[in-house]
Amino acid sequence: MSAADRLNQTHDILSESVQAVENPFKVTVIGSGNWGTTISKVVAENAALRPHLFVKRVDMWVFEETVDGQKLTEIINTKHQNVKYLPNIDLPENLVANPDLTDAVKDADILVFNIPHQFLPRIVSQMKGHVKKDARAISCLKGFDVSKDGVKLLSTYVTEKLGITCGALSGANLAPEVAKENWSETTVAYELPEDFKGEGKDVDHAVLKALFHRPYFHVNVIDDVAGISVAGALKNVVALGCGFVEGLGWGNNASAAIQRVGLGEIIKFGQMFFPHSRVETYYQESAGVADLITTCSGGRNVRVATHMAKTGKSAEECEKELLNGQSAQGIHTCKEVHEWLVECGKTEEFVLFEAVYQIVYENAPMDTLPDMIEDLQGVNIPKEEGEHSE
Ligand SMILES: NC(=O)c1ccc[n+]([C@@H]2O[C@H](COP(=O)([O-])OP(=O)(O)OC[C@H]3O[C@@H](n4cnc5c(N)ncnc54)[C@H](O)[C@@H]3O)[C@@H](O)[C@H]2O)c1
Ligand SMILES: O=P(O)(O)OC[C@H](O)CO
Repeated sequence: MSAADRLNQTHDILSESVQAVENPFKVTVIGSGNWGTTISKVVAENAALRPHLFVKRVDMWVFEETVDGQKLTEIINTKHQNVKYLPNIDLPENLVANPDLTDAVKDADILVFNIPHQFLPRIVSQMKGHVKKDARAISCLKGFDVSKDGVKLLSTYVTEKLGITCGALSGANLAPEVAKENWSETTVAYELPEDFKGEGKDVDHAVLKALFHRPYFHVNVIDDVAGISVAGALKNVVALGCGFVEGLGWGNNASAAIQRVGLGEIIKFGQMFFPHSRVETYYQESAGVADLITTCSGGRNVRVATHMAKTGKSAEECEKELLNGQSAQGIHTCKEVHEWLVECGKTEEFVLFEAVYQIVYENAPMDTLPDMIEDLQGVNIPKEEGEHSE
């Protein structure tokens, strides 16, 4: 049996094994960027394949803009390609681009969040009062909500603002590869809510697997929402560090060193601030170390940071020059993490996160990164008067 046949067989078994639900779920994806469009393609393919579980039409809310004189939603709905954020990838015809946020979400049973996370507060406030009370959500966003109340997962933010249960999806998933249907894995995390209506009536792990699993996109469903969210947010900060050393031309050893320190800090951050997250998630799940590796090899954050090192330009300038409207989320996340660590007096325990923040926001020289990590760790070789760090 060929590899393709084996993949299709797995797919068919999954299709048959999830029993029909009383009322098929209507799905809406909120966001249409590089990943938003990719995951919309995945979801719409499954909605078309599984009418016993999902309404065929999937709405994708699009932050409307004009591309070459035409509305992006019109282009998507006629050409069935998102020419700006995911060019040259055909999208299923049952995926409908919708510029009206309240219209897109009002009938949805499952909301999949996919916007750059800096826009979440505004989008959620626009959605308030327009979503079904028993809707369920999955957040693909990477980042945190930091306020004087503490550091929060974005799924928690959605739950608190909209009153709906929210899980997360995160994994080693560079959008262009998934969109081309190159095989990858992901992790979905979801905890059944207290008002769970029962199998066949509500969203559960089997339904979520049926929604996201494709022959080219293998899904493991767990319940550690905090673990996958912490790993997904923080690997973008580590990727900035990798980009700096790559841009300086220091090679693979330096990148591996950054990833080693980064993985340790990701796990420590999770254990310290989200103690219910599980350590195994960070190294066993796609959302953990695998996402760290792929993001640090070829993600947008590493590319932006490499460009910063090569040109001396700011993070914002590099993001604008390289990404054509897409977002490198690590730029926002390293600030959120810094603000939180200052608030709780823990900056010295997260030397890499702090060094990345200082390079991005305080013009700390990148080539002092090894010293910053060493110095912030606080274990230094005693120096003679006038001697500098090596
Ligand atoms: N791209 C990936 O490989 C990938 C993979 C997994 C998860 N994610 C995460 O998914 C989230 C969304 O990423 P993405 O790649 O879909 O987006 P993106 O980085 O491609 O950003 C572009 C999107 O932002 C929208 N936008 C621009 N200005 C806006 C505004 N003022 N209000 C609302 N929307 C606005 C644009 O319309 C477009 O849809 C991020 O948190 C990201 O980390 C990305
Ligand atoms: O391209 P990045 O750096 O935003 O990373 C994308 C995804 O999060 C990788 O899984």
